[in-house]
Amino acid sequence: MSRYIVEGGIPLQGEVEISGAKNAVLPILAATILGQGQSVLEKVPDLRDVRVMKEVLEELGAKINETSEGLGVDTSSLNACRIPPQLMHKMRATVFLMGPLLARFGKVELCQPGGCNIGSRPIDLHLKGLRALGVQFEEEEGCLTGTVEQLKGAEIHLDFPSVGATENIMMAATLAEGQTIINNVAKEPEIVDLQNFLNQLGANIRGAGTDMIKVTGVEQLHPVEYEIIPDRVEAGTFLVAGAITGGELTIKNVIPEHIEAIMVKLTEAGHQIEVKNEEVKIKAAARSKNINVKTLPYPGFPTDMQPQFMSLLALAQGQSIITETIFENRLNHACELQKMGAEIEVNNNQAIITGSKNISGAVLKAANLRAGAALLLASLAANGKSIIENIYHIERGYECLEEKLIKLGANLHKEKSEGALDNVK
Ligand SMILES: CC(=O)N[C@H]1[C@@H](OP(=O)(O)OP(=O)(O)OC[C@H]2O[C@@H](n3ccc(=O)[nH]c3=O)[C@H](O)[C@@H]2O)O[C@H](CO)[C@@H](O)[C@@H]1O
Ligand SMILES: C=C(OP(=O)(O)O)C(=O)O
Repeated sequence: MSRYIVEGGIPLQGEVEISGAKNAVLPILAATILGQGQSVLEKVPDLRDVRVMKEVLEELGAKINETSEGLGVDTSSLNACRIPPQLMHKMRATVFLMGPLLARFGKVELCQPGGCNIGSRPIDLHLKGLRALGVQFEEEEGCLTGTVEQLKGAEIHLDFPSVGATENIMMAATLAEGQTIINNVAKEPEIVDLQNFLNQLGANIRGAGTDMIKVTGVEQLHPVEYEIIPDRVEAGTFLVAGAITGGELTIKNVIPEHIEAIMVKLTEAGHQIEVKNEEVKIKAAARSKNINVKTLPYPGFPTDMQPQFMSLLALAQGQSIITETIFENRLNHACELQKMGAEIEVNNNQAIITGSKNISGAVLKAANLRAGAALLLASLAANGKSIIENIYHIERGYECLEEKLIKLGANLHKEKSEGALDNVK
């Protein structure tokens, strides 16, 4: 398996362009199933998760090609509704295929999705919402078959504003008979992007970005051309890269309002942030101040930025507290950071971090995508050399990460080795 070799201690300088958002493109790729014909998606990032989603769509019968405008996805010949288990396990986002396949074929067969190992991640809210629209699910040997003759609109209340459940129910409801009202939905920017895409396909959806979404079912959807929004987590990760190395960076192609909570926390930690149109500049303080961070559904502080902030706070002045409220098992990166000399104590869903002046390079293992990103950030700021193993996790969600970091002055390289996980297309 490939690993990163990082020599720390260089302040990053320069400009970096943010790629299309992983968490926006994955449900949108699934939603192309709804608009029979060829949709063209612009700013599709080349990520491991995107490659897996393309592979699943092709397995189901879709035709995918690179066009001069973007990624062409033609789902007119799609003819299967069983998601291959070996692909289902590779990422969380395979679960997004449920809604579109049920809407198009009235049937879906799937097993438990994979994704970051950060908690139990049940799909009960997805199933509850789809059942309300008339789907019947049967379980056999850990796999589910959902069937429905005609989806029918309903009023649904989500017990928690789950991003994935909101998206799945929205997609299924586009072709349901009548109106669907979904209360207590997730308000993340990726939900708004999905609504915009679906409405361009011809759907009738209102309310994304608020607590309630109304979907009025239509008879048919048609393919379109669509540009994916920039990745707010990638943008946040680069801002932390600037802050943790004491550098000065300009992040280009961002929607600043999507990263408001991140910018507020970086400012509170003493770093200078400047926003201009679609650009955000960070001029790092010599050392971060201690701050407290609590993850919350959007517009609160994103859980997908929590590990990166733990690395930053491991080098801050004084004591900081991180409280993780979204996933029950997302503080494991603390023990890898401890190997670098970071002082972190974890109690249930809280990490108490006593900032050190220095941390040292070490041999580290990425346990999941953002934990891996956090270790890479810490390595960029550490004294000496670090080796980060299992970087296939990081490659699930960051496009051309090492090239982008090297351009900013970082001293790192990837050591390739042949392993099953490196051969994923
Ligand atoms: C591909 C994608 O977009 N992934 C994002 C999505 O994941 P995902 O869609 O999986 O996240 P959810 O918002 O659904 O999960 C949040 C919480 O709700 C719980 N839950 C969720 C569904 C359900 O049926 N039952 C249930 O109990 C989960 O276990 C978790 O504790 O939103 C998360 C929260 O912002 C992000 O960290 C992920 O990067
Ligand atoms: C948790 C994440 O992804 P996924 O939901 O795809 O596992 C993430 O992007 O940090």
